[in-house]
Amino acid sequence: MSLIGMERGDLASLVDRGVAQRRLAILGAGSWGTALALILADNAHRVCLWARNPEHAEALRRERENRRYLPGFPLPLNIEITSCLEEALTETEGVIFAVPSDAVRSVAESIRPLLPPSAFVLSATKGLEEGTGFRMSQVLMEVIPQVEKRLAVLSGPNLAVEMARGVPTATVVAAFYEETARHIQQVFAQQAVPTFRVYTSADVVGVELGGAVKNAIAIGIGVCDALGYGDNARAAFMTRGLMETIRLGRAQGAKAETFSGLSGVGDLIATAHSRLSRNYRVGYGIGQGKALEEVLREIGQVAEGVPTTRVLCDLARRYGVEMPLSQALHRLLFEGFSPEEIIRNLMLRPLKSEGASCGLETC
Ligand SMILES: NC(=O)C1=CN([C@@H]2O[C@H](COP(=O)(O)OP(=O)(O)OC[C@H]3O[C@@H](n4cnc5c(N)ncnc54)[C@H](O)[C@@H]3O)[C@@H](O)[C@H]2O)C=CC1
Ligand SMILES: O=C(CO)COP(=O)(O)O
Repeated sequence: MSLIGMERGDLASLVDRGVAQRRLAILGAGSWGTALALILADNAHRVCLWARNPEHAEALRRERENRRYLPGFPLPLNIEITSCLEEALTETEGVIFAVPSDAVRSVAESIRPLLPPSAFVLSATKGLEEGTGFRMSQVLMEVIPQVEKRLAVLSGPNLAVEMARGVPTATVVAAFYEETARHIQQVFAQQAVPTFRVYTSADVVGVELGGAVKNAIAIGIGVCDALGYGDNARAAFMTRGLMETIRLGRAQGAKAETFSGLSGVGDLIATAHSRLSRNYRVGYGIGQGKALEEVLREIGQVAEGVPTTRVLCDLARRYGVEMPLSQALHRLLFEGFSPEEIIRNLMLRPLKSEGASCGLETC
């Protein structure tokens, strides 16, 4: 039941109102793929949710609920489940990637021969590819170059559990072609259950980077909270983290103003303040003195900020931008430094003016 007041999956009522049904494929049956499936099902679309693991697909079909990744939310009948990519992509009007970043390339390679020529491809994954440092749109364009016109990315303050609860949520869809972003905005635009509001943007790079880098920053904020540092430290980490996101974004061609929108500040606020965030919980656990592997095992879901931290340090070197928080997180996660040490080292960095470190007025 949506908090805004209509039974989820009340298909008959939606069809009576003439709401068009589209066939859409969601790749990845974790918490995010499932939350997106619920939102699209509210719009009376026919959603095919693809799970890599046949046993997981079978459990989803049998239980009509994703007990492993998003328990407590019944899956309406207009969400079909499959573990067969061919079945998921047959006659689909759009394909939505909701797999972790380390799976996007291989899944894209698998769908390349199956993708209907007019289908849009939307990346809802928030991460960067290890090795190449690519954003997900770059990975998708490399694997399926012909998709550029119909390619888009979605990012914003969108915690899966809250989306599934049907509370008001906003996000951004960015594409190289305005008509693609507008088309996807319409696909998500909710008529019967208005809980998900989509804005469009032309800044693909900025929207993707905002969503990726905030995962690393959220780890740092979790650390500060576990150390009991309070609101001043949290605000400083968020603000300086945003500065380095903008710095990297500018170097990659993003617009600085994108980072003051939903996919920048918006997502940072949601993730950094939420105990629902897996990345925040990684930081919190490490701040309590647990080992990274132990925390990840306890969470049992993807925390993209961990691999993203590694990639950010590579990108900082490659683009010649200062990213001291990302480097501090790298020391914490992978080099054996203690939480107290990395915070102390950050505080002892050479003193500077707020906008001086990169020669850009926004930094
Ligand atoms: N959960 C959330 O609130 C949100 C998550 N995201 C992003 O969505 C992406 C997916 O995350 P979640 O669904 O949250 O993670 P999750 O941990 O809940 O689920 C991950 C899913 O991906 C599947 N998977 C893992 N490796 C795979 C592979 N090689 N091929 C196919 N499937 C594979 C797993 O079986 C599982 O079903 C991440 O990039 C995350 O940052 C974005 C917005 C919100
Ligand atoms: O991207 C998210 C919220 O916008 C989800 O954050 P976590 O992956 O940290 O749970």
